Amino acid sequence: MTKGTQALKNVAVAGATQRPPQGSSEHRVAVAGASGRMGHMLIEAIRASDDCRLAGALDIASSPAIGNDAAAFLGHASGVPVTADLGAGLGHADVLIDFTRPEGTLAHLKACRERGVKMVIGTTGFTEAQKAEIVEAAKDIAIVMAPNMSVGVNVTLKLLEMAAGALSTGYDIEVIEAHHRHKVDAPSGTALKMGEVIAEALGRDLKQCAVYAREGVTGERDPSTIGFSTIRGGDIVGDHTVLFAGTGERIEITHKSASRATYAQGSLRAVRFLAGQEKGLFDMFDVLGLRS
Ligand SMILES: NC(=O)C1=CN([C@@H]2O[C@H](COP(=O)(O)OP(=O)(O)OC[C@H]3O[C@@H](n4cnc5c(N)ncnc54)[C@H](OP(=O)(O)O)[C@@H]3O)[C@@H](O)[C@H]2O)C=CC1
Ligand SMILES: O=C(O)C1=N[C@H](C(=O)O)C[C@H](O)C1
Repeated sequence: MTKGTQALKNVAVAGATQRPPQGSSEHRVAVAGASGRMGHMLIEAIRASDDCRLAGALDIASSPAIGNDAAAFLGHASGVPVTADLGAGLGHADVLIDFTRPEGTLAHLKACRERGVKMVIGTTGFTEAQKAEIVEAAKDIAIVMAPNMSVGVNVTLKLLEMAAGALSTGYDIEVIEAHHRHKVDAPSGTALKMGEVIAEALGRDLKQCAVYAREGVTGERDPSTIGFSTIRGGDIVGDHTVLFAGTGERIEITHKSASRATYAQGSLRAVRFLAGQEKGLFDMFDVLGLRS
């Protein structure tokens, strides 16, 4: 069995319904961006789970949801109010799940580090300097950070690793992504991660070979580049395709999200994984047993 096959088997074995060991307590989870698209999805997933409990709900001070019950949108009273007060939002939590904006995540990171609260970071659009702050904080607390928490996307990343290695010459590589009209960063964090995985498999540096836009007389395509195309529209949850275009054939590897529930379920798997970690920076390959 290859390492890749073993890694994919591990995903199935780990399962989406891991339970805490007998006698251990439930996971106390706070959610940042509690009234956002992912915030709502996470609160619903926590409520439906039998090993996680909502322990705090944070949102930006200007949010109209401040003061409301965090589960009011479900027609349910959780007893947890949405607050912008970091002390109140984190006071009873073991882990904060953060799907907000880079500046929000960094403010939450500082507060979590001070209080010893672990983090699952799903936010995308960080600068290199902002990523370095997260690396630094992981010296004190355990963090899972990934631009895409879905099992399917992370398995797709492994497929891309393999495809890129096998198609290293003679194939032009393009990453195409589509998202809803409200998304504020581009290319998506997932598209960039796909580019990084491919570049690494090819021994290239994405910073040197990425092409993010083409207009006018661009000249012929440089075969060493990895191109990115971004589509924004409607309510597209998240589509990613990597095209390997050769002479006489094309290979397309595509992942399509039909629901944000997969991101929420992946985030809860990350919460369970963190119960066994004291400090350090991890990603979904670690959570899913896909690290080779
Ligand atoms: N890793 C993954 O699997 C996934 C990652 N994402 C990423 O998660 C992030 C959020 O996505 P989504 O839920 O669609 O976005 P939304 O805009 O729906 O939600 C963001 C939430 O964060 C709040 N917020 C905005 N700015 C700040 C701030 N400075 N401090 C604290 N809170 C803030 C918003 O409040 P308000 O609305 O009042 O501004 C809102 O409640 C994005 O970066 C997205 O790319 C999304 C899906 C999956
Ligand atoms: O903003 C979104 O919606 C999504 N963002 C993430 C990204 O930037 O890759 C993950 C997913 O594609 C949805």
